[in-house]
Formats: sequence, C-alpha cells, structure tokens
Amino acid sequence: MEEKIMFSNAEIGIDLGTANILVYTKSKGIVLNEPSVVAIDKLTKNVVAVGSEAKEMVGKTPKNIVPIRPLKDGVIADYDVTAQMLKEILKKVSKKVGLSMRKPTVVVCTPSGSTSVERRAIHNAIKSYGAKHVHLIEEPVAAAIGADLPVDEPIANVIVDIGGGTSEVGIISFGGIVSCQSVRTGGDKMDEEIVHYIRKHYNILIGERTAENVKMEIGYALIEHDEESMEVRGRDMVSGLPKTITIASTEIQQALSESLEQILQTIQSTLESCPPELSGDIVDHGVVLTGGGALLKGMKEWLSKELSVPVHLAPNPLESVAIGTGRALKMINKLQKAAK
Ligand SMILES: Nc1ncnc2c1ncn2[C@@H]1O[C@H](COP(=O)(O)OP(=O)(O)OP(=O)(O)O)[C@@H](O)[C@H]1O
Repeated sequence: MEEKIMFSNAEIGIDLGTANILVYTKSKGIVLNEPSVVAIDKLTKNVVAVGSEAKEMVGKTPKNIVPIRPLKDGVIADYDVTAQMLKEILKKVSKKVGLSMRKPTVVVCTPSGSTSVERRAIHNAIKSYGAKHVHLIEEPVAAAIGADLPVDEPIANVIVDIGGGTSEVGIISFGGIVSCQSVRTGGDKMDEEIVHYIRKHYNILIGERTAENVKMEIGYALIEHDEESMEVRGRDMVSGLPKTITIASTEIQQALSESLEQILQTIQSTLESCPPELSGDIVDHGVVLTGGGALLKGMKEWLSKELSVPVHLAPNPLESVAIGTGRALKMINKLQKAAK
C-alpha cells in the first residue's frame, strides 16, 4: 500500500525544476531547496540519497550507485524516479515542519516540456502521498507572480526565466499567458559548453560540477568587463594525469556565446509576437529576469543593451517560481479560468 505522508491543511507550493526542487509553505516561506538529483543503487533499485546528498555523489560514487537527474532538458526524463524523488522530498518537508501539516493543498509547477500524461502522473503521485487538492500551473506565470509582477492586471508583464534545462519567455496579462516561447538552453547547456571548450583548447577533461563553478565564478554575458581568471583542475587527456590550468573570463565568455545568443533570440522572437496593444507596456515596464541563469554576471546589462528595453532582476531569481506557486493559491480560480 502507498505510504501516506502526514500533512495538515497547509498550503504548499512546489517548483519541480530540472536543476533544483524548492518547496514553499505559506506560513514558513521556502522550507526546502535542493538539487533535483537522486542516487540509486543499480543492484537493489533502491533510492540511496535525494537532493544535496545525492548531488555530492555525482562523479564520485562506486559503479553500482548512480546519481540520476530525472528531469533533464526541461522534460521529465524518468517518471518513476521523479515520483520517488517527490515522495522523499515531501517526507523531508513533513519532518522539517513537523506533523502540523496534514492534507495540504499543493500547487506544483512542472517543467514546460512535460506532456499532459506526465503532468497527470505528477498530479496523481502528489495526491497519493496525502494531498487534498493538487493544482498545476505554468512556469512563466509562477515565476511572474513570485517576481512581484501584477499578473492579473491588463498590462504586458514580460518574464524571462533562465533555468537549468530551459529558458522560457512569457508575456502575461490579466492572469493568462498571451505569448510564450521556450528554448532547451539554460545553465546546464552553459556548463556543457565550458566542458567542451576546455577539452578542445586544453585537452583537459573537467567534470560538470567544476564547469558550473567556473561559470558562477568567472562567467560573463557578452559585455566588456575587467578580465578575471581562475585555476581549474581536470584530467589531462593525453597523459591521463590530473592537471591544473588557469582560465580567463574572456575564454569562458566565448564558450558561453552560443547559449547566450539562443536565449536572446528566444526573447526577441517572443517580444515580436506580442500584440501591438501590449507592446507599449514593454517599452515602459521592460522585462524581468528570473531563474538561476539570470545571475550570470552582466546578464541584465547585456540583455538591456540588446533589447533596448529596461531589464530588471527579480528580487530572488532562484526562488521566484517556488514563491509564485505558493502565492498562486489565492488566485488559483482566476488563473485556471485564464488558462482555459
Ligand atoms: N550565480 C550564478 N551564475 C550563473 N548561473 C547560475 C548562478 N546561480 C545559479 N546558476 C545556474 O542556474 C541554474 C539553475 O537555475 P534554476 O534553479 O532557476 O533552474 P530550474 O528551475 O531547476 O530549471 P528549469 O527552469 O529548467 O526547470 C543552474 O544551471 C545553475 O548553474
């Protein structure tokens, strides 16, 4: 029989992201923020660890323990593992906030690329773990609500969410999506490009976690800046031995250029598809950036120069979607009407 997790009449928002999973409760704010990673024992098929603990294992575990990212490139790549991960995450939340949470109402935001079958499966999985009501909302709407945009007013709210697997651009007005486009390019692709660049130019193989650190430390959008550098360790592909190199921020900028151009093109083409009545709002109010990729150094300045409209950073880019899912509960009826 399915194990039920004890929650009370609480309201919970879940951002089921490809890179991170966040849980928000109305009374306590963000109560959990962990990587969307699960470590599985291949021999027993048991889940060994979930979240931060599982991410720590990436690239370091014995062969039978495999860390899996069940959501990849903005889609649910492995539904069974996603469901197991959700269950473990809800268990952690229930432990953290105590037994005061019973039969919650849950609003969950799934990756944009998920199919209706996958969305239904996520809905059922959460319901089977003890939730009273489950609502699914679209990522750009959640991100916009979490970024404090007046989504229920009849003006164009433009949100650009640069996540791990995808970047989504949404124009929202009157509680509904007027126009939306998504590209399978985000932080993960940037990390892959850094790995590729260092392999090609230095013959050194680095891990994806090292690449992510390099991106966060010395990664820049395509703007002029005072050059920075850092030491990077990897494996020399010729000798097979560990090697340390020094890499410059301008090199990383070059590595990231293709991903950045793709994100820019997606924003431009979404803005071009905006109904003319709403275009004036975009000139006045501009675009709001959210998602972890929005934190890349120089992103706001670069996009504002390329798009010639004001660009603002959301107050908590990594948490906007989770906060938005939690806050969406109060307006769920209106949002669902607008989505129909
Ligand atoms: N300071 C930073 N500079 C650059 N990138 C960053 C920074 N902080 C986080 N990121 C990147 O942001 C990405 C994660 O963002 P986020 O948590 O918004 O994604 P997600 O919601 O899980 O993904 P998706 O929206 O695709 O489902 C990762 O690729 C991470 O490396």
